[in-house]
Amino acid sequence: MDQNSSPGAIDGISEPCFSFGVISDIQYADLEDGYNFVGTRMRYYRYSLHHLQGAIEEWNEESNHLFFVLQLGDIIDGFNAQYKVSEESLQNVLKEFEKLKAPVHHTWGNHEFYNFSRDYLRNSKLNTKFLGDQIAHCPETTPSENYYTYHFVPFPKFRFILLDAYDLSVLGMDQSSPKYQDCMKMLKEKNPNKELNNPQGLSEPRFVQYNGGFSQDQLDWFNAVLTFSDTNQEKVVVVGHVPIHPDASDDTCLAWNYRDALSIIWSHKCVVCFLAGHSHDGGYCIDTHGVHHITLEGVIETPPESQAFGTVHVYPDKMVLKGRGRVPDRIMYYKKD
Ligand SMILES: Nc1ccn([C@@H]2O[C@H](COP(=O)(O)OP(=O)(O)OC[C@H](O)CO)[C@@H](O)[C@H]2O)c(=O)n1
Repeated sequence: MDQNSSPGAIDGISEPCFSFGVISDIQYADLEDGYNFVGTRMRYYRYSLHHLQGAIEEWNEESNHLFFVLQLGDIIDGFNAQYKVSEESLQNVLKEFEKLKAPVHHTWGNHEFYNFSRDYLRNSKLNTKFLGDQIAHCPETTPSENYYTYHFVPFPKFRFILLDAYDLSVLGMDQSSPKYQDCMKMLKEKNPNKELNNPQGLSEPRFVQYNGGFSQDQLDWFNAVLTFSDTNQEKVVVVGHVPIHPDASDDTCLAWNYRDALSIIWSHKCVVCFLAGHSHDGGYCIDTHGVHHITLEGVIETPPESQAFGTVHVYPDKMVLKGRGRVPDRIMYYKKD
């Protein structure tokens, strides 16, 4: 899309109902550039902060319709923990987010758990559950404190649901807890490799330690919120760090039980889009039920001369992603009833 054209210029509608920003996998660390584990992609640890600054400047210059920004997880890199600078690096990134004129909703990814415990995150600025909405007289839609989820309504009839893709995980958990032990048992059954981050030779390569999944309790909660949204004739955007559709992700980056999440989504008519990060090359598909799956290109693997963020303009019949740099533009029409 031409940078100067208004989003409404696509079909003559002048104004979106609202717009929001998206950015993922900033993975800031005060380190020299270096390759990813498999040596295929350069990671720009220090420059990622400049990319964030650029995104915030552009979002702040955009129209008044920018209601919020979704930070899709992995805000700082796991290397910070090794150098014992996790808190300092997090402060550096959050200081940039404070310049944003709109509120930011934070998602938690694997790198959050390399740096911090779940208890730490719960009490940190990365917990934006206070921005969530309550549905009166519908207690089953109130999220549990056992996982990091909430939902909010930025505009009438549009609901956003943040999911916790590390609710089933071996990361960030008390290792003496039954939940950790069950997750470790399952992971080891699915992944016989000595190094549990290694997907080599697996028939289901998503069963690595850097991925996670959704507990039945969280899925029941998700189902309850979607049931309410169906009844209330809402359009729902679901947000999580880890992708849930194989056609929108590298197969080593999918949620362990992505099929459970998909089958719940497909049993409701309200979901129009699933937004994720984690798979740094990005991805997109529209699934068999007309749900758009966007995996956002990661900031960390974005060279200085490019960018990786976007603004989504929301209309009554579609969402229009205006991508910057590595993030492509997309027009996503809602499925017909
Ligand atoms: N084959 C591998 C891959 C990774 N590791 C180690 O696992 C940790 C997490 O890996 P990392 O690449 O940093 O995770 P990201 O969330 O940044 O990226 C996910 C996908 O790779 C992106 O496409 C880290 O400690 C690696 O060293 C491994 O041991 N074996």
